[in-house]
Amino acid sequence: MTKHAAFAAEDAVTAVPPPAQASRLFSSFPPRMASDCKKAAQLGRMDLAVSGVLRAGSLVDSMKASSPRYSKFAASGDHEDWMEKHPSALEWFEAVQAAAKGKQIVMFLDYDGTLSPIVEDPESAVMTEDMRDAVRRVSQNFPTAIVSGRGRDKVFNFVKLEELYYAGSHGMDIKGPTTVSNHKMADEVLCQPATEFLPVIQEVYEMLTAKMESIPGAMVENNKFCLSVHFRCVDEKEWDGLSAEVRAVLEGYPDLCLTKGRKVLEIRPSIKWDKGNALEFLLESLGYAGRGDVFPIYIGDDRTDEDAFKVLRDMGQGIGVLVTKFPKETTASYSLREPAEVKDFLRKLVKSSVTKG
Ligand SMILES: O=P(O)(O)OC[C@H]1O[C@H](O[C@H]2O[C@H](CO)[C@@H](O)[C@H](O)[C@H]2O)[C@H](O)[C@@H](O)[C@@H]1O
Repeated sequence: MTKHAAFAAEDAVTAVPPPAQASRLFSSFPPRMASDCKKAAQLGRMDLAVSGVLRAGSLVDSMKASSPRYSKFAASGDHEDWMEKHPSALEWFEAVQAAAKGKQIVMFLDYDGTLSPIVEDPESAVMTEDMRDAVRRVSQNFPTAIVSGRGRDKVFNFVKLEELYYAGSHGMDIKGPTTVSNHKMADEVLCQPATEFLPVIQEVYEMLTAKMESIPGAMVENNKFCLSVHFRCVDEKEWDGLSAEVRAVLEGYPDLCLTKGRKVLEIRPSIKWDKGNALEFLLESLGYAGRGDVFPIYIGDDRTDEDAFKVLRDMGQGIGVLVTKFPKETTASYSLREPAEVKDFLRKLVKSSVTKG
């Protein structure tokens, strides 16, 4: 297994044709309930070919693969080549505008590493007031959802905007806006396909928390339908031991699987439901499924966001934007370097929508 095993199964990159102008057509709030997401998720149950699910042997390789120093794009020529395939959404803003022209933009935003910078302590990953203001303005112009690996309540507590959709636990916990156009709505949960896993997730959380106590820097975060085992602050020499402990616990839980994010191992139910399903669910719920005049934009920084990028690529609509300073294997068609650029992009989008709308 190579050091890049985590990316080995990624599809080849396909750039979405450059694009357009934002319009303010959306009027479909409040959303209608979409089809039964639980049934859909159970149908794909145990389909472990999806979502970069990690097999036992690849775990430590995969943990290393997220470090820039292991990147297969280390040479500067490779970087330039990568940038040609995934141009900056800011520098190529006119192309994005052109592709979205006359279409309804629907905005999907990942949280960590996209709206907030990556920091050592997950509890301290706050977003700036400036970023909050940019997201608020986007949501006043386009339907907007936050799609995060965090528990829904936790990510809401960081973002603090009631007018947005929230898909927490990697899309397994979706709720509509609490406030829509000054009218109060019921606090309505739209989709929770993994409720039966709650007891088992809690059990594994307790077991892993106990195991991680002996590994300095390790931390387990309870994200309701998923768990995150953080190793950002763990000495690399301990990664083997950490991954062995996690694997040992999971051996007793064949209905759970393991994926990897940025210096974090994610434990989740083995159902076919990921950020890509959440994106599709929200588009359907908003009444945009199957429409050619919709332009979804999904901005994310993580491997779990690739599921959503792939959905957009397969739809042939909208764009995926990967937030990264380093070239990475991705299905996203554009890139941005960091949350500050995400904010600039959001502001530009609003400005062009207000000017032309
Ligand atoms: O889908 P996201 O919103 O990107 O959430 C993915 C995970 O993000 C958080 O962890 C990451 O950010 C932390 C804070 O910057 C950082 O310390 C950690 O190393 C990163 O992996 C969050 O804590 C996880 O629960 C999310 O699953």
